[in-house]
Amino acid sequence: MKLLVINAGSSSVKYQLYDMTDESVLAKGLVERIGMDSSILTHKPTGKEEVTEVSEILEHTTAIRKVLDKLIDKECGVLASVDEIQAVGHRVVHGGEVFKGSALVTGEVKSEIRRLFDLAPLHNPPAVLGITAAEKNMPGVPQVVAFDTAFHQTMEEKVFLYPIPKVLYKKHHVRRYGAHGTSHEYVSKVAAEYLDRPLEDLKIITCHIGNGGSLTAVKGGVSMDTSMGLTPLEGLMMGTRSGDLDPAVVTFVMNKEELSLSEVNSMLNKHSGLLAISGSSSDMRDITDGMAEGDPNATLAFEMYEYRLRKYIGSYAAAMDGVDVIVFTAGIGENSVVVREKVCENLTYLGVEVDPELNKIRSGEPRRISTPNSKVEVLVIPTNEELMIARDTYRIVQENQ
Ligand SMILES: Nc1ncnc2c1ncn2[C@@H]1O[C@H](COP(=O)(O)OP(=O)(O)O)[C@@H](O)[C@H]1O
Ligand SMILES: CC(=O)OP(=O)(O)O
Ligand SMILES: [Mg+2]
Repeated sequence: MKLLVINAGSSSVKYQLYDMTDESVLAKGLVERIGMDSSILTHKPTGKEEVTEVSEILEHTTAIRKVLDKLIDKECGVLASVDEIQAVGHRVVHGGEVFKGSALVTGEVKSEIRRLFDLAPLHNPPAVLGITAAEKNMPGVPQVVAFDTAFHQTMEEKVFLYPIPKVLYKKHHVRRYGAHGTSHEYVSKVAAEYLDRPLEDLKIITCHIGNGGSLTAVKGGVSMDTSMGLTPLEGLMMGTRSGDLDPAVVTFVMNKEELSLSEVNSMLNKHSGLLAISGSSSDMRDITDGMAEGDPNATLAFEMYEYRLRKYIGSYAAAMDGVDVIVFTAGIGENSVVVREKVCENLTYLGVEVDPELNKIRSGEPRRISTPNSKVEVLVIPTNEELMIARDTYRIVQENQ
């Protein structure tokens, strides 16, 4: 079975086409800057030259149409016809308490995802655009949704409840949900395989640090606690998101600056984090470059980011009464030598010891960066949310045939 995995963002669509007979990737790519003046489509067919095309793509339906055109293109295509695609899998960030696993898309499922828009304002609306666009371009092809929140549905009540009036949970489902679950689940499984130890025996802290970032305490293979909350705003400092702060800051600033709900939401989600402190960029590459050049704002942004991340690692080691493995993954975790170095430098009380030479090695494979003496295994594991979504899609479509 050939299937397409789509991760739709507000201005981007990432895709991977799989052949599930051997889980091979036939092609992958990205459409960026949807709705802006010049959109960029980058298409990478396996074993062929990558192509980049700049054009005006105003919305997601056109973006997906262009992707399908590339997949069947005479030169850079990998399919004879779009009809070869037998299923589509989508990443959806928020599944609330309704979705404890992936699901076949129906009208009811789409309505549920829409009801959750408030809880993931940056993520759920574009996911629905992606689903609708795929339905328009590939009518009749079964579609599956995989939720970032599903893996975290194992959290206990004492972990997921906030200490606020309980009626808010009953009435509005206010609680911790977490995100990036597909990634946390994937890298914790790969970590156990890599170490050749049973997942059930391990206490793992998975650090998914990309533009958005979250940590999970994975105990015995299940999510015990995670740093994102009701929405993907809580927890770590991120590219443009504040992460944890005193909740009173919100009402205080709203009052002093006369901000509306949407203005304060936008401040915390889009104008905070690394971007706010550095005053220049939300991208860790720019921050570490700035720090190397002696820019004090970039240095402060980096130090805050690293400090907050390290505090979370400490708190999850406490939550699990120990830690066997720390995993770094996603854009920053997989690529930033200096973030890993600085975080681990200050975890000596846990017995963490990283080998600076191993830490510098660049590779797309799972790897160990800790020394043989380290009491905690420190691993870098490239995440693969798309493969997890492809596997769920394949399984669910087969079950429903
Ligand atoms: N070589 C690198 N060094 C440091 N950071 C990097 C590097 N490559 C990518 N990143 C960081 O990864 C982040 C994007 O991560 P990614 O997981 O792709 O994010 P998302 O899926 O949330 O958009 C960027 O903010 C960038 O700072
Ligand atoms: C939930 C979330 O933060 O996702 P992303 O990292 O893709 O922004
Ligand atoms: Mg991501």
